[in-house]
This record gives sequence, structure tokens and C-alpha cells, in this order.
Amino acid sequence: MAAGSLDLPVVDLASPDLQSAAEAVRKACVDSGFFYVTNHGIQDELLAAVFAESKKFFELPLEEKMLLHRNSAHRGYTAPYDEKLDASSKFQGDLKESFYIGTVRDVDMQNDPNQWPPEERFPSWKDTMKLFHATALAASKRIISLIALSLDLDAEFFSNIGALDCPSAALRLLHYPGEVNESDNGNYGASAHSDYGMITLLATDGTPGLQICREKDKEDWKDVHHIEGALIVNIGDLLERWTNCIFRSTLHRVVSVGKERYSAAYFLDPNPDLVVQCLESCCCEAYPPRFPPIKAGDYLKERLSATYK
Ligand SMILES: O=C(O)CCC(=O)C(=O)O
Ligand SMILES: [Fe+2]
Repeated sequence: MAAGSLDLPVVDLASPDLQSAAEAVRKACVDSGFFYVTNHGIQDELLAAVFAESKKFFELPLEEKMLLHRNSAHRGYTAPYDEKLDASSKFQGDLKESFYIGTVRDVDMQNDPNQWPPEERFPSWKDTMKLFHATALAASKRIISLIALSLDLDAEFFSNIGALDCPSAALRLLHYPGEVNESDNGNYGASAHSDYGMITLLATDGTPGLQICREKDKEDWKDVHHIEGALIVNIGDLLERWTNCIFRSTLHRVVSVGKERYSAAYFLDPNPDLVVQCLESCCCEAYPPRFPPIKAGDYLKERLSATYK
């Protein structure tokens, strides 16, 4: 499928010039809702380990993966066709399979809603995912600070309002098939959607397929290229609500490119009890709030239940 290309800004998270970094973030969030980050602190070795563990799990027979099928806490395995991100798609569901892992807390492990592959065969799986969660959260906090600065807020604004106290973050391992059946011609690895939460950090194995569409009502899809060592960041719907649509939560999808593809998406959602309401700096009499205040947890529950009918 032919798609134009896109030059998204690259933001260096180690830059001492916070103001310039914040300006680049603002431009990206207003323009396309997508940008890259470098010097994010997630080591190449850790990413390689996450992808290796992910591949090892997805290579299991379907019956074994189904033993860890997504539970009521939305943790675990989703099979191909389980999920339809674009409700208007004529297909039964998207081609991808995935595995959701929520934050792994050190305390209270007996109440851990996560599901884990058997330890004897996957001895380092849990520790690898736990480390990824911790490092992705640290990187996300730096990005959220830049986002706050880019909105002329204090760098600690989102921490100070409690958004980052026990955020309901989720790591989603994704696997897209290489070859697809004829009956799936025109189907997507992941159909068009916007992400639901605050921000998403995305690492891929470098295989193309990700596309974004800046105008929701125009079919103008552009490829998002892989940049070695950089992560892709995108704005989710809750940040779009917070900013009264000044920042965009942009439609994206993954098309089939005839090659197997792995990715890992880290969704950072605010503390579920936090009420997300239009920031003062993002509304005025002439531009009133477009959305009523809503509890982050309620919003996410509603969106997830619409995705898995
Ligand atoms: O795999 C990708 O590149 C994107 C995945 C995605 O958009 C999602 O899971 O929300
Ligand atoms: Fe997404």
C-alpha cells in the first residue's frame, strides 16, 4: 500500500536545553501527536531481551498461550482476531496477537492480577518485563515533564496532581504474522485507532507497518519509519482531553508488509482515581472545554470494553 512518508521530530531526552526540547515536543503534539525520543534510558540489551522473551512466548502452540488468555483485569494473552481496534472494520478482528503485562509491584504479590508463562520454561521472563516496566516508567516521567513544560506548566505538574501515583501502566507485547490468508486480504495487523491513555512509548523490531493519519476524516496515511535506538512516542486520548484537543491523539494502524513483526507498546495511563479535566491554559471563553471531566479509570474501562465486545 503506497503511503507518503513523514518527518517526525526527534527529541533528545538528555538535552540540557529543556526549553528547546519542550518546544519541539509542543510542535509535535500539536502537529501530529507523534515524535521520537533518543537517550531514553532503555538499554539496547533490555529491549533485545524483551523481544527475545516475547518471541519465545508467541512461538508456543496456541493451546498453551490460551491458558493465559486475557483475564478480567485485562492481563494476559489475546489471540489473533480477538480484538478489533476499529469497530467499523468488516473483518472479525485484527491479525495481531498480544500479551498484556501490568505494573509488577514488589509488595502484595499474592494479589498480582498479571499472568505469567510457566517459570520453569521462562525463568527470566518476569524479571525482564518487570525491569522494562520500571525503565519505561522512568523514561515516561521525563517525557511527561517535557509535555508539562510545553504547556507552560511546572515540569512537575502531572506528578503534583497525582497522575503518576500508581499509574495504571501496561506493557503490551505484540506479534504480527508474516503471511496472511487470502480471506484476510485488506485486513490490518492493528486496525485504525487512537490510544486511550496519556502517552504511549513504542519499540519495534524495525519492521515497517506503522502508519498514522493526521486528519481523522481523511484517508491520508503516512508511514512512521524506524529510527535505530529511538522510541516512538504518541499522545493518547486522555491527554487530548486534558489539552482540549490542542494536543492530538492521532489515528494509527499497522498494515501487513508480508514480514513477521514484533513490537512492544508501553501505555502510560494516569492514576485511575484522577479526574481528567481541561487544563486552564487550554480553554477560554471563545474555546470552552470540549469534554466533561472524567475519572481516568472510568474512561479507560469504557474504551476497553468497547474494544472487546
Ligand atoms: O505495533 C505497533 O507498531 C503499534 C501498536 C499499537 O498501536 C497499539 O497496540 O496500540
Ligand atoms: Fe496504538
